[in-house]
Amino acid sequence: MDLVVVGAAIISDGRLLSAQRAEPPHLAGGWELPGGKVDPGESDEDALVRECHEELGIKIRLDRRIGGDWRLSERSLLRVWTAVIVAGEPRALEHLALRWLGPDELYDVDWLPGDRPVIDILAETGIT
Ligand SMILES: Nc1nc2c([nH]c(=O)n2[C@H]2C[C@H](O)[C@@H](COP(=O)(O)OP(=O)(O)OP(=O)(O)O)O2)c(=O)[nH]1
Repeated sequence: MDLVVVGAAIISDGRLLSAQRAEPPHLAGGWELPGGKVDPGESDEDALVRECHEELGIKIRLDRRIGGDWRLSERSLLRVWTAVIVAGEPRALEHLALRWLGPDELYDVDWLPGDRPVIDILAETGIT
């Protein structure tokens, strides 16, 4: 069965939150949507809320799904939701850095390859 990775397109004041990976070495420095692997028995949505709390120290509320299953590798796929912050201020607890990207800045960071089609959709549909 595929490993499911969930990612949050957190939008605030018309900007998208991007996060720079710290590990593993071959992904470190690349930028991603906050999130992570869904634990066994956990729903995708619960996993995403949990990961954003662990990684950023915030509470989020999920909004809408972006596309369907985005293939990351032979054995893993990415599912993405837009989200808003309902409590807290994001901090890079597990990332190297965080950056808020305005509509004209969506491609200013070096996104992980698996995220690029998702960013394309966000760029097309707008992030407000
Ligand atoms: N979180 C996240 N991971 C992504 C994205 N795009 C992408 O290719 N990935 C890959 C990187 C990793 O190989 C995998 C997610 O693993 P992770 O390390 O973030 O998950 P996790 O927090 O549950 O980690 P762990 O418990 O295994 O340490 O998916 C993305 O936008 N967000």
